[in-house]
Amino acid sequence: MARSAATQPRTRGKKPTATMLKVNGFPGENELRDLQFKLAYNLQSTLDVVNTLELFFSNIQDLFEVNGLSFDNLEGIELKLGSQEKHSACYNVATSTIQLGKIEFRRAKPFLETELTLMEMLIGVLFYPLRNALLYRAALDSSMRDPLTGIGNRQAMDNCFAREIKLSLRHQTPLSLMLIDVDFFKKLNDTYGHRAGDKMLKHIVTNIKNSLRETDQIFRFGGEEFVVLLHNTDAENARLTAERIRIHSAITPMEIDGENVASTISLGVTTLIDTDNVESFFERADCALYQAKKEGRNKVVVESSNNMRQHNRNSEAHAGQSSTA
Ligand SMILES: Nc1nc2c(ncn2[C@@H]2O[C@H](COP(=O)(O)OP(=O)(O)OP(=O)(O)O)[C@@H](O)[C@H]2O)c(=O)[nH]1
Repeated sequence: MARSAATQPRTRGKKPTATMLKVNGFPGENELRDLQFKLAYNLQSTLDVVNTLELFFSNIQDLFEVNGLSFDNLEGIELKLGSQEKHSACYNVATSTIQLGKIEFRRAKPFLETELTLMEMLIGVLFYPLRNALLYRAALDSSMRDPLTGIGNRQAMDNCFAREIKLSLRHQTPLSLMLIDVDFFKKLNDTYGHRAGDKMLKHIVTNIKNSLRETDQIFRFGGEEFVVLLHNTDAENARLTAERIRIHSAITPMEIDGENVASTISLGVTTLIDTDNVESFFERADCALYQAKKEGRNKVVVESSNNMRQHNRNSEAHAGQSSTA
């Protein structure tokens, strides 16, 4: 493990405890084995990455003075614990074939050579529990992703919907929902083949993402249908966003067999109201999408709760007529 330690002296820092002082003289073989065993035992109690690193941090704080720990890796995990003091010791947590990330320890005064040696041994104990936790996290993450487009799948959407509705109602911030369906997608599949269809789905998702903010969430609902949750977005802004996405998709072709092909999309949009639950919120957007398809496709329809009541009345009246006819 590569390491580097900054060496500027500094006076601030935690007062050494009795245990720390004991370890400042390097532990004997038996003591070292006990420390490693105790740490390994403690780290076995969790498969969560954050918990694993928190446990590791608190365990090593019992041994010597460390005020801060940070960890980051290429998969985008970034964690900072404690305070970020001036002196650091940095390790690449890796074997010749497995790269887990970079771990850094910080404190106000320079690390001693004995402490750095001990730290390396303790990182050796951390390696497998951390690897297991990272693998578990990756497995959970991939079970929530649509493999074709890489966005959240239906399960991820179900997990997030109820929570977002609750938060929006509690904080009284607007939340809008878009249901997006690709137009005449069967024809595209039939004309250019399923693989070209797959490519088009990825292309459409990229277009949608490029028109959204970082905080908005997109999911694949199934087939050629997508769902977008727009945070802190009222009905008018949701309509503007939907129009932008619709136009972007219609004017951004993708090359298939040397031909430029663009797919249009239809969008149903609605905004959360106080009396909504997951079903009513979703049903309104679905109703709007149905309307957009009915009105010729390549269209945005915004459904307010008032319109919805009107639709319901109309369909009841229609049902009455049919039954008497
Ligand atoms: N290539 C590809 N096609 C898919 C995928 N999922 C669903 N489909 C196809 O999407 C098509 C959807 O067809 P329809 O439900 O009739 O809808 P549509 O042709 O888009 O017509 P409208 O929605 O009414 O405009 C079907 O042919 C499905 O096989 C996928 O992952 N990849």
